[in-house]
Amino acid sequence: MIVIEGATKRYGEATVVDDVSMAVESGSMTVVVGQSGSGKSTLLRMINRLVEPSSGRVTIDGVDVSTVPGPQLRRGIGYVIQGHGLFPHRTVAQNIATVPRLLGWPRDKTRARVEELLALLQLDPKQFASKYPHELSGGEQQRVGVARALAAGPKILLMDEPFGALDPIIRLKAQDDLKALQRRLGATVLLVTHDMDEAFRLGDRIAVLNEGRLQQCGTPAELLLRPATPYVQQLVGSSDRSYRLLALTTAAEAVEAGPAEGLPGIDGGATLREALAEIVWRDAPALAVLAEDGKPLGRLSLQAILARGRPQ
Ligand SMILES: Nc1ncnc2c1ncn2[C@@H]1O[C@H](COP(=O)(O)OP(=O)(O)OP(=O)(O)O)[C@@H](O)[C@H]1O
Repeated sequence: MIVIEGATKRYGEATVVDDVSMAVESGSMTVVVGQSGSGKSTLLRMINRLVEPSSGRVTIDGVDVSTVPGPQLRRGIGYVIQGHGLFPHRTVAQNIATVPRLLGWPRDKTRARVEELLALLQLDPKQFASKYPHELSGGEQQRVGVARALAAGPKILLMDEPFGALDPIIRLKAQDDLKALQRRLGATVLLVTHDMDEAFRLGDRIAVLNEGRLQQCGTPAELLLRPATPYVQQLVGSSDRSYRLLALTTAAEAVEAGPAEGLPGIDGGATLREALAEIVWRDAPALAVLAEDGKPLGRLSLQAILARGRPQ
C-alpha cells in the first residue's frame, strides 16, 4: 500500500502540492485528476523520488521512500510518461530490457522476459523486437513504454498521462487493455490524467486535485453521489452524472428474474449505460441478459436501468 501523508511541495513562494494525504490500496488503480498545473505530476513524482517533498512523507508498505536511494527505488517502480520517453536509438527489445540490464539479469532471462511482455501487450516479438521507436505508431510506442515499465516485474506502476498522445479510438482500447493487464498482474497503479472520462473508466478510486489541494479521494460512485466540494461537483458534471453512474454497473449485476424470451440480448458484462442505449435503439421494453456461454441470466427492464441512474 502507498500512503501519502501531508505531502507538500513548494517552489519559492508557490505551493504546488499542498498538504495532500491519501492512500492507494495494493492491487488497485487510483486515478489522479485535475486541471493543468494542479500538481498531479509533482504528486506522482514524489512517490518515486523524482521530486522530494518540502514536507510530509510517502511510505510504500510501511517503508519511508526517503530512506531508499532514488535509483534503487525507481528500479522497483514502473514509470510511464506521455510521449513514452523511449530511447530513440535503441530497438524495442533494448528499450524494454533497460531495467533488467541495470539489474544485471542474465541475457537469456532478459530475452525471455522481453518476448513475454511483447506478447502480453499484443506486439508480435518477431515483427517488433528489432524495430526502432520511430518505426512504430503512437499506440505501439505507448505499449512498448508500458512493457518497459513492467520489465522487472514491479508491483507499482506510475503513469503520467500515458494515453495523452493517442487518438480517441486507440485510447479507449489502450484503457481497456491497461485495466485488464492491471487485474491480471495485480499491480498497484497510480495514473494521472486531466480527462474525467478516463478517470471514470479506469479508477477504482479517483483523487481530485485543484491548485495543489486534494478535494476528494473516493470511488467513482462516491464522487458522483457525494461530491465533497463544489469543485468536485462541477468536475463530475450534472449533465451526464446519470450516465456516469449507469456506466459503473454491469447488466449482470442488475439482472432481474422473469421471462426473457423474444427480447434483444445483451452481454452480462455490458454496462447499464450500454444497455440503455440498446433499449433506446431497439425500441424494446427490456433486454435478455446473457452469460458468457450465451445462456440467458434473466431480464433487464428500462425501469430497472433508470432506477440505477439516480441516487438510491
Ligand atoms: N521544477 C519546478 N520548478 C518550479 N515550478 C514547478 C516545477 N515543477 C512544476 N512546477 C509548477 O508546479 C505546478 C504544478 O505542476 P505539475 O506538473 O505537477 O502540474 P500538472 O497538474 O501535472 O499539470 P499538467 O496537467 O499540465 O501536466 C505548475 O504550476 C508548475 O509550473
